[in-house]
Amino acid sequence: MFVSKAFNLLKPIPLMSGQSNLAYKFIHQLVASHGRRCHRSVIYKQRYRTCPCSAGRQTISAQTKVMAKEELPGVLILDIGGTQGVLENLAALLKKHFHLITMKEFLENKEEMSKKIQSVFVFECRPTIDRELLESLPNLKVIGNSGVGVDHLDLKMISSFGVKVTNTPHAVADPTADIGMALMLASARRLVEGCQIAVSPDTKHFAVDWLGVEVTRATLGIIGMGSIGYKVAQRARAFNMRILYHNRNRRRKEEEEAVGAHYCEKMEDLLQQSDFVMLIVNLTPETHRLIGKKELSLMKPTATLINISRGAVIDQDALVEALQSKVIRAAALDVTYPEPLPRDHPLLKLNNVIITPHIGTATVQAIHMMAEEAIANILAVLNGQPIPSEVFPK
Ligand SMILES: O=CC(=O)O
Repeated sequence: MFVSKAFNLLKPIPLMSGQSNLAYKFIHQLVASHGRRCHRSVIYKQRYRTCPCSAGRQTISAQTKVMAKEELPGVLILDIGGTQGVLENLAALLKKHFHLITMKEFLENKEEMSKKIQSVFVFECRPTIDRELLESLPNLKVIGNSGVGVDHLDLKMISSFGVKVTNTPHAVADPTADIGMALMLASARRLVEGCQIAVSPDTKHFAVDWLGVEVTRATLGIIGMGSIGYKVAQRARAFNMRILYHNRNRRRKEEEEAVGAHYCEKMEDLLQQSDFVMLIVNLTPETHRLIGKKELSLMKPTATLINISRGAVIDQDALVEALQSKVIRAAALDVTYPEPLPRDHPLLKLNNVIITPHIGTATVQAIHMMAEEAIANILAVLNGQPIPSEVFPK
């Protein structure tokens, strides 16, 4: 049952290529091995029709056991507020593998609950974990972050409690790359303004007195060519874009050739040549305010800045100034600081800015995949197995 349900959960997700399949394989292996070890309780064999791994259809069998809720390892799910529908779905997933304990239940019965909690499930980058919480969880072994960015977690402090942190790089790559492309296209073709004109009661006809720019054959500069950046490059290639990238580590030659990407050792070169600059770096002390006044002034006045990483990678005041004085053409931001921006923030008043509320992974499939990847990570830690995606403090 354990295994069949886990695979059933994966069924609605379309087969993905490359790294996403890796996630399936990890989950497959971990879930199957978890099943094999449960030999003391009610065991039965079950046959599965479909394996979601790249090998295609394949039959596997596994032994599983039925566990009472109290026997399952305890996972604390942090209260993220405002996302009740999403939380309900996640809760249903988590309950298949864990004794799920909400923050409310934990606070109401701290003494009993704190002993049971072996893992914490963090939904995306919203809630953080403080020292006080860690001190109250003596049996905590792992914090499973659902999402790739862990800049909201104090990794050194968490590690000092002997607690591991994991993330979900595989599940986030495709949807985040999609939102990067969506923002680039929407900003280039002024989609939001177009929608506003279309729904405006004053509009007599749809003729517009402004023009967009084309993405096709334009130059895209990717700053941060990790797995999301690479997926953006794959998509951009279909638009015949010229692709430049800047990264701490140069990608392998075959990888560059596969997407036609050119490495810029100096970020300045990329900024000067690109029509669209897309930020996809992790937020670290090195990337904090990576793009400020100087960098913006190097960009073409016709260029667009797209940010799908973290708000603090840009000096936001400098960006406001650059957009107001047309140092650059436009910006499209899925991330800002703070999130959300205060209603009177100048960025919200500019018509050459598109802002979305950090929705890079806000899809039915991504939430599901991230939860599965986080669950696989947590189970690996609890079962003493190799951890698919552990994050280490620097
Ligand atoms: O922002 C989303 C993530 O870090 O996965």
